[in-house]
Amino acid sequence: MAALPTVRWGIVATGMISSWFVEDIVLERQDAKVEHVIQAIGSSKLEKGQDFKNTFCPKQNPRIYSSYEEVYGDADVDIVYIGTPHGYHYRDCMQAIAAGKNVLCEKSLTINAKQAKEIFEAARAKNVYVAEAMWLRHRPLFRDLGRLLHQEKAIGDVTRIFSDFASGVDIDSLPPTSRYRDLTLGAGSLLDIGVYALTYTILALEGDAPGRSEFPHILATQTHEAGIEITTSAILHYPSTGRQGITTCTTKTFGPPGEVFAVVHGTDGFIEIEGTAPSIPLAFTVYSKQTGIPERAYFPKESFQGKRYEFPNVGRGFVWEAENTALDVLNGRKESEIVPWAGSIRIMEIMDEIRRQGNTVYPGERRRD
Ligand SMILES: NC(=O)C1=CN([C@@H]2O[C@H](COP(=O)(O)OP(=O)(O)OC[C@H]3O[C@@H](n4cnc5c(N)ncnc54)[C@H](OP(=O)(O)O)[C@@H]3O)[C@@H](O)[C@H]2O)C=CC1
Ligand SMILES: O=C1OC[C@@H](O)[C@H](O)[C@H]1O
Repeated sequence: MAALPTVRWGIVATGMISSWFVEDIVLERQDAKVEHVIQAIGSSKLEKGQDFKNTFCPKQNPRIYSSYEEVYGDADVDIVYIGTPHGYHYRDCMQAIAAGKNVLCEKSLTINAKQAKEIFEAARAKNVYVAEAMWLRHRPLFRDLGRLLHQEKAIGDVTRIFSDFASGVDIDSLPPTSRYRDLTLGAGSLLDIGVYALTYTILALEGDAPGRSEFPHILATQTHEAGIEITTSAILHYPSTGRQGITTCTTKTFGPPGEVFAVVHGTDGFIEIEGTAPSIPLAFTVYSKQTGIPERAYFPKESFQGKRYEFPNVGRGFVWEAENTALDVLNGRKESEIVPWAGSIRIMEIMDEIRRQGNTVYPGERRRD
C-alpha cells in the first residue's frame, strides 16, 4: 500500500480540547487519508507538555517546548493547532502567522469580528493557511444536512429554525482563573457554545455560502451573573427572504441528553436534529408535508414516520476536521472551503451585534450603544 502523505502538527496549549484533538488524530484508522504526526507541543510548563505527550500520544515523539513561540519557530512544524482560551486566540494566531505558520485555531476564532479580520489580513499578507476549528462544519452530518436543505430541498424552501445549546457549568464553583469565569479569557455562553447554535442557524438561513448573503436584522438579549454572560436569546431575520431563526444558549442548565436541539422548518416539511450535544450531532429526521388535506398539512408527529439519517461518531469526532485541514495544507490552499474566512467573519459579526444589544463587553473593547 502506498504511504500516506504526512502532516506535522505543532500543538499549542495542553488543556482539554488539545487532548481531545490529539487523541483523535493519532487514532489508527483503515480509511485514513493522511498520517498525522505530533511534531511539537508547546505549553506554559515543560512538565505539562511531557505529561500531555505521555497520556494522549504516547507513541509519538514530539519536541516539547515550554513556550508557544518555540512551536512557531520550529521549522519542522507544518501547521499549528491553537487550543488556548478564546481570549488568547488573536494573540496566538497573530504570532504563529508572523512566524510564517499555517494555523488551525479553536472556536470561537476571536473575541470580535475586528480581530478575526485582522487575522485573515495577516494570513493573506504572509500567504499562510488559517481556519477556525469549527469542527461541526466538517462532520458528514452537517454536510448532508446542508445538501438536503439547499440542493435537494427536502423540506422545500427553508423558512425558519430554532436552535439551542444548553450546557450546565457550575461557574461559581470554578476558580476565578477558569476560562468560564475570566473575561480576559473570553468567558460567556455565546462565544463558548452559542457559536454552535448560530452555526446551524446560518447553515439553514444563509445556505451553502455563509457570510455572502445579506446581514440579518437581529433582536437579542443576554443575562449576566457576576459579570459573566450566562444566557443568550437572539432572533435573526433576513428581510429579502423572510427567513427567521431563534437561537439560544445557556451555561445554566443542560439540555436533555440525546434530545432534539434544533428544528428547521420549510415550505414542505421540517427536520429535527439531535445528538449528544449540538457540537456532537448524531442524527436528523426529515418529516415531509402531507398533501391533499390543506387544513392539516402535517400529521401529528406521533402517527407519522419521518426519514431518519444516522451518523456514527468516529473517536470524539475531530478526525474529519483534522483530515480536511491537513489536505488543505498539503494541497497549498490558504483557506478552508468548509469553514471559509467570510463564514467566520459573519458569525463573529452576528455575535458582536448580539453582544452589543446584550451589553456584553470584553476587556479592551469599548461599549457600543
Ligand atoms: N471543539 C470543541 O469541542 C471544544 C473547543 N473548545 C475551545 O478550546 C479552547 C480551550 O478550551 P479548553 O481546552 O476547554 O480550556 P482549558 O482551560 O482546558 O485549556 C486551555 C489551555 O490554554 C493554555 N492557557 C494559556 N493561557 C491560559 C490562561 N491564562 N488560563 C488558562 N489557560 C491558559 C493552558 O495550556 P498550557 O498551560 O499547556 O499552556 C490551558 O491548559 C476554547 O477556545 C474553547 O472554546 C473547548 C472545548 C471543546
Ligand atoms: O466547544 C465546546 O463544546 C462543548 C462544551 O461543553 C464546551 O464548553 C465548549 O467549549
